[in-house]
Amino acid sequence: MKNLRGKALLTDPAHTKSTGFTYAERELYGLRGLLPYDVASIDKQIERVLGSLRCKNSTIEKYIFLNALLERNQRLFYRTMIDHIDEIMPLVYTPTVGEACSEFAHIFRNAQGFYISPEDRGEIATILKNWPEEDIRVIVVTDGERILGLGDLGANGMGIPIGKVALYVACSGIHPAQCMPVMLDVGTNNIALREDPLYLGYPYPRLNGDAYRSLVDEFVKAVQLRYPSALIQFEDFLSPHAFEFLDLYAQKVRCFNDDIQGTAAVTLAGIYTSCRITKKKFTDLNIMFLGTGSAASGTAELAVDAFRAAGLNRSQAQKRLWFIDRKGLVTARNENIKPRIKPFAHEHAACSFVDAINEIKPDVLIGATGVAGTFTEAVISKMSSVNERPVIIALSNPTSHTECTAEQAYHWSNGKVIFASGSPFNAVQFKDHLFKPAQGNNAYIFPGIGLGIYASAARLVTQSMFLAAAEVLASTVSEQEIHSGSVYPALSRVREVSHAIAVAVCHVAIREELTSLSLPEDISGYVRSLMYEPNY
Ligand SMILES: O=C([O-])CC(=O)C(=O)O
Ligand SMILES: [Mg+2]
Repeated sequence: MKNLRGKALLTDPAHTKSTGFTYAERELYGLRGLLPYDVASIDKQIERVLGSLRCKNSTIEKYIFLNALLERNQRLFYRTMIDHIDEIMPLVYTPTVGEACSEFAHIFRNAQGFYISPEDRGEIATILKNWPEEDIRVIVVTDGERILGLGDLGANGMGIPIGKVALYVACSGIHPAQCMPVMLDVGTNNIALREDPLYLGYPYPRLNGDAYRSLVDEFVKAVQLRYPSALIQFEDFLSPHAFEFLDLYAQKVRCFNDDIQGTAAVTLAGIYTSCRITKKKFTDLNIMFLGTGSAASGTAELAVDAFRAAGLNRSQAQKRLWFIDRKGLVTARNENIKPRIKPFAHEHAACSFVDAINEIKPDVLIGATGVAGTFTEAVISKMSSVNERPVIIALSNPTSHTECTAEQAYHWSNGKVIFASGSPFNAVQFKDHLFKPAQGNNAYIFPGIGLGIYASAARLVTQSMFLAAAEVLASTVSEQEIHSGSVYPALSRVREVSHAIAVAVCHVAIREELTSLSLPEDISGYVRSLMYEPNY
């Protein structure tokens, strides 16, 4: 415990137990007199935390309160989050994190995470030495250009890596000291932010072209030097950059893109589970996407792998996937089709979104537009008229940007829809059924991927790991969860899910010869032994 004593121990967030120090510890560490009489168990402290939390009457105040708790007493924060994940996750993460990012410069209290600006060029490896931890295993990095569905939030986007790190710790048990949130602050094109006198970021237009790419490259290389065991998670980059960096680095360094691959795996898992409800064969499905960004094309690409693994050839697989953009169905006749979407632009007459549903009769509709309200009543009614049980996954985040709400989906489909969404929704009563729709969030995937990479020390993160993660996630959904309208397991079981995904990732790492570790025979027990359990 770094020989901490007295006030220094009491105020050290990683080591304090606050009122939880026993009388013997108070004697030993010079804490007598510094604490009130009662020795409180962590459960009693959690009760106090929840009492204070529930008195706050806005979600942003709750976010600020929880963030302050994290800065004050790490173990208490994580124990509270793990034991009350349904209540805490939407406050620490989406949807509240969207609001927290928008307000970041105004609610800022304490610097968390690591900031890199263009003025650090040439010195990134040097300044990384300022980070106080030596054994970093997970880095979540953003440049803030596409924060959730909120667009360019510049350095305010730091809330996202901070939130994702909290999910790593809570959902898969990577130790907080081994995770690092990073903001590559290359400026912002959001003029309102630059003009905000309280804005904290680099207050210039974004770097672009070679100046931008070379800074990202310097960062990736500096990480290899300072933290050779770290996994880099790219998060909330603008879609073309997200794909570019994935193509550039995925075969060279231990990295992945969460918005492309994590979201793809969670969506695919939802599709797998939906087949247990509809009794349709996975290889018979037609899947339609609204939106052509990272989440949609990432999911289509992973679905191609999944179809191929299930026996279709590449061209048959691609023909199962259709895209809609602002102008309607994307067909082979369109001009300026994005390269990633080209394989899914099939021969077909031009038609509107609703007409395309009528003609193609997709079994599954996935929204990843970042635009609220794009799943209209006409869209959902049409999906319901061409399907006994339409599967609709509205990924856009935060809640203010969702394609449709859960309530709309159940009402407009007359209770027929199998629904999931990127943001959490409350249960919906429709006629005599209480539907508990699932949150299709990549929080079910990336923590387990990260834990599996940590456990296996795999050199690279591969697409087969995401395919395996999707299969594992789908396999964990219980019949009871399905009955209540959910295609994902209860969030309260997320640590169990992450553990199972991590074990699967280890097996892929061995199969694909990506690890030089000789993993113990009992991989499951080994992975569990690595999971941080916050307790006193
Ligand atoms: O953060 C989330 O909840 C999902 C995600 O990665 C995004 O929307 O960018
Ligand atoms: Mg994201």
